[in-house]
Order: sequence, then structure tokens, then C-alpha cells
Amino acid sequence: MFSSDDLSSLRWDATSGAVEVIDQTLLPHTLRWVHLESLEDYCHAISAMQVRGAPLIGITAAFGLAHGLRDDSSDQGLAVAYDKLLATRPTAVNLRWALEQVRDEVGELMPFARAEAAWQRAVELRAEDIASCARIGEVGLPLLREAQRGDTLNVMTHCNAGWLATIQWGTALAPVYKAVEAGLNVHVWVSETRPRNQGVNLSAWELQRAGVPCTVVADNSCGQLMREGLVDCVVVGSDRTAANGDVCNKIGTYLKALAATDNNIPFYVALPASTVDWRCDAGEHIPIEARDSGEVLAMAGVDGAGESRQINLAAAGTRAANPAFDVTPARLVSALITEHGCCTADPAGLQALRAQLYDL
Ligand SMILES: CSC[C@@H](O)[C@@H](O)C(=O)COP(=O)(O)O
Repeated sequence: MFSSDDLSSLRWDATSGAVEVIDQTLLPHTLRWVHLESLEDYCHAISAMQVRGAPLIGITAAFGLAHGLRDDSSDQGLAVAYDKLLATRPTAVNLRWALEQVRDEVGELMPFARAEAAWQRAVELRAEDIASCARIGEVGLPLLREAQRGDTLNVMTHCNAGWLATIQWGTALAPVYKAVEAGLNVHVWVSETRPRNQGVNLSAWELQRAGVPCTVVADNSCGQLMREGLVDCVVVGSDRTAANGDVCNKIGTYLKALAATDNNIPFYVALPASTVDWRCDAGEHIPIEARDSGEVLAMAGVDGAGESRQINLAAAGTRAANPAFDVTPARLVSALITEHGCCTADPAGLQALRAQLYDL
């Protein structure tokens, strides 16, 4: 029996040791679960973005490392699987964090005991992620209440930081789901998030599925909506937040933060503590993934008959650049919403969070 309920992005079967994930490259048109049966399957799922979103990337990698240890639990097997998984995507720090959690758990064990211990740790990390995200929702809810100016609470989000990007609840969307649960009249502006379209393909899909009213807009529309007073607050997730409060997130986040600041609109970043990179003192040191230019020059979707199609947008030979993330300076972030409470996005706020985490 697979572990999870309906609204979960990764499920596992305790008896067979199988793991399944939703293939997010097929959404919103097709909901298909794929079995991950080898270390290579896990690496492919992360690098091809069948799974994506910082927390989900981390949990998937944790299960991947456990799977790799089933095949080779020697020191060398552990190192090889760790390195292969770590190389799948560069920006989301949860990948390294989750791999370290598993490696630290099993590294000192005899090889024969490693695979099972790694599996147990991956299962725990999955459960912890669900609890953290639910808590992020609770911590963020009062901020959303405070931001609401009319009958409807209008939240803007970017990319997908909902349950598809985590296991359940999400980060940025967790307070939204909690607000709906609390009976607030919520509407979400979903920016499409070119070039991979996580907003229109994933956030709109999961919000609609949950019955939350939402409207997709082109990325370029967001500043104008803010100027017109149609946005009460912006909430986004993060792939890596530096110890000074600089926030790295999906490309386009920075522009939203600038527009929000210019319009006196709160700009919140929701993230689990595992997304803070304590070894990184400032955003400029965060590696920004450069993805294939084809993602900018072509668009995928389905035609009127429901057939998958990829269409070219540009003339042959057109050059494109595709930085997948940007860094929003801490000064543009109203607050960080974590499972441990809210903190200011500055060295003091992060230091206080760290002290809470490590009992300093
Ligand atoms: C809870 S997810 C926060 C971020 O990981 C999310 O906003 C994002 O940027 C995801 O990027 P992606 O390239 O789709 O993995």
C-alpha cells in the first residue's frame, strides 16, 4: 500500500520499497505517477524536472540515496550515489541538505545496515516536510489576514511553491490553504513563470483542484496589477536563502519584489529552515542554474485534440539565455515565514532563527 493521500507529490510503499512521484512535466494535462526504480531514475526525475521545487527535490534525493545504497552500500557506493544526486540541480540547497541528513545518519554504520537506515531517514524527512509546511501555513496566516484590505484577500504568487513543490501544503501556498480553511475569501494571482510555466502549469492546477479561486496572468502584468491596488500581498518560496536574508527563487521573483516595494505591498518569502544555506553569507554566492535556451525559444502544450505539441517561438538561429533563478536582496523582503516563526530578512533575523534551531 502506498503511503500517501491524494494531495501528495511523492508516495512510498513500505512493503515493496517502491517510490512513486507525479511526473510534473506532464501537468496540467496529464496526471501520471512514475515509479523510481534505480539511482538513475531518481537522478533523471530531478534533473528533467519530473520533480521540482526545493523541498521535494531534497526528499526525492533522500529516497534516491537510500535506493542507491540498496545496490551498493559500501563507502564508495555511498559516495558515488551522493555525488550523482548532488549534481542533478545546482540551486536548491535542500538537495544538499537532505543528502547530508541521510549520509550523516548512515555513514558510521556497517554497510549492511545502511540501506534500511537511509530509507527510514528518508521516510522521516518526508513526514517532517509535511509538518514543517503545515506549520509555515499557520505562521503565515496572520500575516495574510493583516494584509487583506477588502472583502477578498488577493495574494500574488510566482512559480509553484505549493504542495507539488513539497510533499503536502507547500511553502508559499501553505498560508493560502490555511486561509481558505479558516474561511477567508481568498483569490490568488498566479504569474505564469516563463519559461517553464510553473505558475500556469502547476500552481493554477493545484489551486483549482483545491477549489481556490485563482487567475493566471503573464509575468509582465504583475507590476500593473499591484499599481491598480489588486494585490494585498505577494508570497513566494525560495530555493536557497543566504545567511544575510538574500532570497534566491525562480527567475522573475526579484522583479515582483521591486514592484511590491514600490507599491507598499508586503513581500513575504515562505520557506522551511532547510532552505537556509548557513554556509552562504550573501546571495551573490548562490549558484544560479543556467538551463537550456530551448526552454525560452519553444513552448510545450496540447493541441485542440489533446495531443502534446512543442512549438518553436523564434526564428531558427535565434540565441537565448535562460537563467533559472534570481536573487532578491534582503531589503526587499518584508519577512521570512518559516516553520519556527517569522523572522526579518537580515543577518540578525537569520541569526535568531539559527539560535532557535541549534539551541545556541
Ligand atoms: C517550495 S518551492 C520554492 C521554490 O523551489 C520554487 O519557487 C521554485 O523556484 C522552483 O523552481 P523549479 O525550477 O521549478 O524547481
